Amino acid sequence: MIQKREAHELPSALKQFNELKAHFNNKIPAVFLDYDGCLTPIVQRPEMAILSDEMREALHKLASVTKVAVVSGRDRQNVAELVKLDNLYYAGSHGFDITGPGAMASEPGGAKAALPALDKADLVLQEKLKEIAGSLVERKRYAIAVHFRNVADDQVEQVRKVVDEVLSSMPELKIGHGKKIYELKPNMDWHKGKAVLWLMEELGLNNANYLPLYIGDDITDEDAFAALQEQGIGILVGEHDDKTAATYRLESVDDVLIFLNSLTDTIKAQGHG
Ligand SMILES: O=P(O)(O)OC[C@H]1O[C@H](O[C@H]2O[C@H](CO)[C@@H](O)[C@H](O)[C@H]2O)[C@H](O)[C@@H](O)[C@@H]1O
Repeated sequence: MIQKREAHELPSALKQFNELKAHFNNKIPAVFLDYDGCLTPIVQRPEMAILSDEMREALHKLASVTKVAVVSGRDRQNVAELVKLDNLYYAGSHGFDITGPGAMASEPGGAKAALPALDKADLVLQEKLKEIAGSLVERKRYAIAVHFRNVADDQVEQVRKVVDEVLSSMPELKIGHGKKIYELKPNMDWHKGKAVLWLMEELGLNNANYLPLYIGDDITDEDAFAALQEQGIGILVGEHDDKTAATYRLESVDDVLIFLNSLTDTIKAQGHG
């Protein structure tokens, strides 16, 4: 049974770093990270979320000592272009679209069947939402984010109504939630948690040598925290509107940077890398 707690009840992954490290037990942590709100702060528009040079450097160093994957709700190509590192794995569209070093490319959730519905929904949403100031329709290969961060409070309900209308005629799609977005996703039993487990298997990490560690800030990261609760470590960055299945907490993107650098040093000190 998955244990959930309030974010503020979680121990700090920085202050309790020694305790967290004790879970490694000589295993190498394999690191899975969300992008928005974890590697970059949440900003007004998706294209403004630029990775800092310091964070890129930290990811690059970490990926030289262990496996590192970015598991994002963003389009896979978009997030790979933002991170700009070729020694990482990238899972985009909430894990439906995965690539990595050595020409690894896979779409394990079977979302291709939902492409016609996503294409149609994209057109309808663009048309119906163009009158609502501040709304933004972001098409990813296997998801559509409808952003309302910049929509007036009294218009947000109208955005939701349009999303619900579109979904009501498209059983191939379902709704997802995030920070000031509604998402339309393939109506399939696949999510970030399943993508992480798939990557573990595919990369040969499902053994006594590795410990999965997942860091994320959003409600969609809860599937990954839940999937790893028995066998790994989940770290929530900041908080979201719900309880969490993570086991540790980091306050901010700045803390994620400090944590990743400490992790690299720890893995090196373990004699790996
Ligand atoms: O799984 P993630 O990598 O965290 O992606 C989740 C969504 O992130 C982006 O939207 C969020 O960040 C934007 C920039 O900070 C912000 O403006 C927006 O309000 C947030 O919801 C991205 O645009 C979405 O496609 C992702 O699904």
